Amino acid sequence: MSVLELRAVSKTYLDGADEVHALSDVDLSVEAGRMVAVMGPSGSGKSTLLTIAGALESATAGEVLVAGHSLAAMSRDDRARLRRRAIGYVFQDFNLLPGLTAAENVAMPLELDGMRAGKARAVALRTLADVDLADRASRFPDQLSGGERQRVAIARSIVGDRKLLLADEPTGALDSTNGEAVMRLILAACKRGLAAVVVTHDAQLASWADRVVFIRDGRVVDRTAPRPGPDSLLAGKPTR
Ligand SMILES: Nc1ncnc2c1ncn2[C@@H]1O[C@H](COP(=O)(O)OP(=O)(O)OP(=O)(O)O)[C@@H](O)[C@H]1O
Repeated sequence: MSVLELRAVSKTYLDGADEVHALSDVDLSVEAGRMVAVMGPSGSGKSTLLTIAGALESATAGEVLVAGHSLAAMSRDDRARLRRRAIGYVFQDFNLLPGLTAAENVAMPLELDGMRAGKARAVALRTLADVDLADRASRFPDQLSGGERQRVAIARSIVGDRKLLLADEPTGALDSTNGEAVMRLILAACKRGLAAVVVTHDAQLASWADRVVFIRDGRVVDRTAPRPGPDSLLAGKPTR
């Protein structure tokens, strides 16, 4: 089943009297367990695609379905719950809360969703262990390296029962070693059943995805299906 489905989605922004067609007639479907990379020049609509897929903004035309539910047909509260519960976001600049420890940052979405603090902390610690940061749980973001911060952000985006991971240049601020580590974690999350959409400028990292979608001027211009699959990469042997 598709976790994310965009059907003929368009997004038009008004810039004074001008219309900016940030997305035009985009179709995209991402199944559970799959990673799709999105590439394209600056201003082509990549971030817009993620904000619409993540229900942070609404489409001007077309339909967006997450886990089979049409976003437009949902109440505002249901959309907010879906954002909190089912969708994880990762950004280039980590976006961790500086006054909270790594464990508290990861527990935050669970607590916002009503989970008791003790249980949320236990789940957060397990998820930090999944990203190999069990021993950093009590540190504050400014006591972590850039790569570690992004791994905390990944943990926060996959904690709980998430179905969709949306990442906007998640490796943009990292060196290649840390960037690869982050991509590996996203792939591992996909192996456990998440669907992921990852915007990247890096063709090498994009080649780790099940599919690469190229957009230009808000339109999907090409789709490729690189492989071999993630197994060799998870084993630490990138094949290209
Ligand atoms: N809130 C907004 N109001 C008006 N225009 C916008 C708004 N947000 C984005 N745009 C325009 O929509 C187009 C697509 O922007 P978007 O941020 O999606 O591009 P992008 O591919 O992510 O670019 P980059 O790689 O530089 O981050 C651009 O022309 C941008 O200027």
